[in-house]
Amino acid sequence: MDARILKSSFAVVERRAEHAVKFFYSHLFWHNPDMRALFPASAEDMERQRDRLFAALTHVIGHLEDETLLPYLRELGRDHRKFLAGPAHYTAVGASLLAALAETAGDAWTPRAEKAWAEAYQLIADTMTAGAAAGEGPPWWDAEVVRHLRYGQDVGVLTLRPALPFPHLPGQYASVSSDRVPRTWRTYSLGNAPRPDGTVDLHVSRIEGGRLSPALVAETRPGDRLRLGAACGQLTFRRAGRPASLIAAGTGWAPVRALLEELAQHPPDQEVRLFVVARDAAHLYDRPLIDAYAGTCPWLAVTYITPAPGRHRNQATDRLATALGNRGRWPDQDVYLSGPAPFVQETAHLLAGLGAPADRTFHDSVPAAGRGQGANGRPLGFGEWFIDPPAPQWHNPSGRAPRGGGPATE
Ligand SMILES: NC(=O)C1=CN([C@@H]2O[C@H](COP(=O)(O)OP(=O)(O)OC[C@H]3O[C@@H](n4cnc5c(N)ncnc54)[C@H](O)[C@@H]3O)[C@@H](O)[C@H]2O)C=CC1
Repeated sequence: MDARILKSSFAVVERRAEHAVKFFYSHLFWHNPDMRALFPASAEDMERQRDRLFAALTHVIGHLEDETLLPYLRELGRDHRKFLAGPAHYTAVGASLLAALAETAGDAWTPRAEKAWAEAYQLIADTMTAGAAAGEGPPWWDAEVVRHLRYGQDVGVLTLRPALPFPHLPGQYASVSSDRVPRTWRTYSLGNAPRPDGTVDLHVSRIEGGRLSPALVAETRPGDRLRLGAACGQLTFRRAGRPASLIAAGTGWAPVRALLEELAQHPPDQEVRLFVVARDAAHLYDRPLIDAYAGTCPWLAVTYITPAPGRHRNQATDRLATALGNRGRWPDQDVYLSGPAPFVQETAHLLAGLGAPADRTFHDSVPAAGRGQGANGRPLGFGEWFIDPPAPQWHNPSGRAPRGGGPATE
């Protein structure tokens, strides 16, 4: 791939992003009217979908030389089987993408640039198609809700029983959709290690004004049916013999809970430090379980962090920073991070400053910032099948926290 020319031409397009993205969708729907039905129906959601496309492109361009790009695209293609995306869709999107780039790249749209983009898109489409072809199991899993535990107004833990075996590893996440909110998929971490009965737990935090999370937390009941996409993500525990720190905020606790469950079954050789951060004590909803682990697992040390009384929920992150600074030995640690995107970014940055090696600070990738979406853009539906990163963020914490600002989007 000619990364240099892709980047330089994309830099020009970026300055006219809005026009490029509008042109892309007009072109796509004009030439493929049947594809319109696969994208969000409302004008507002379509607006966000436009932002997502640009975020996706930015992400891929930003990771061109990254060795994780191809495995990631393969996994994405496998997951996109749930949209029944076929070769004709990939071809249509490619043609409209090139048309939109040609329209907006101005003088940068040279024959060399056109060739580089055509090749790059082909590689993306081929990699995703190959990932889909290699994917085992069904394109999605129908699952019945067998239990719904509510913790206050905002948090629900749903236990699902997939109709077919649903392969997953502790620490992974999956996209979820409900008939209550058609054509909307959101990703949620699986809060348990694989169980003999095959059930999985989703930990869902309700976001005001969100699409899927209010329906899941407030309306979904035992007996309801949901759909699951294939399990994805790289937050699995590395038994490397090095001490490990697990740092979880809010429902970011879910994948860490799954890791701990596995570790409790097969105790690790290394010490494990667990930091659990929550906006208040009531949101430490699994504290009895964590206390039980702390009492029975000699390799585990637990620290709970909540804000000082009367302080904003994000002050817990400042308190965590102090606790992490006091702990030391960061250069030796494998670190696992999970929680709201700004929390993960902030904590990863802080840990780097404390000497934790970046290549051993694990968290699921956060999508690139899209215009108007902040750092937490999120797929809205079929449109994500293009090249959108599988965002492990299930709602936009920046929409509800003073640090981020902006309206809540999900
Ligand atoms: N693999 C992962 O990374 C996972 C991520 N999540 C994400 O975790 C979040 C959980 O949401 P809630 O439980 O409602 O969490 P929350 O909004 O209650 O936040 C929990 C804590 O995170 C920190 N925090 C939140 N926003 C922050 C900000 N802007 N800057 C600095 N610190 C911040 C604060 O210390 C806060 O007390 C969701 O956004 C979800 O998408 C959830 C599961 C897994």
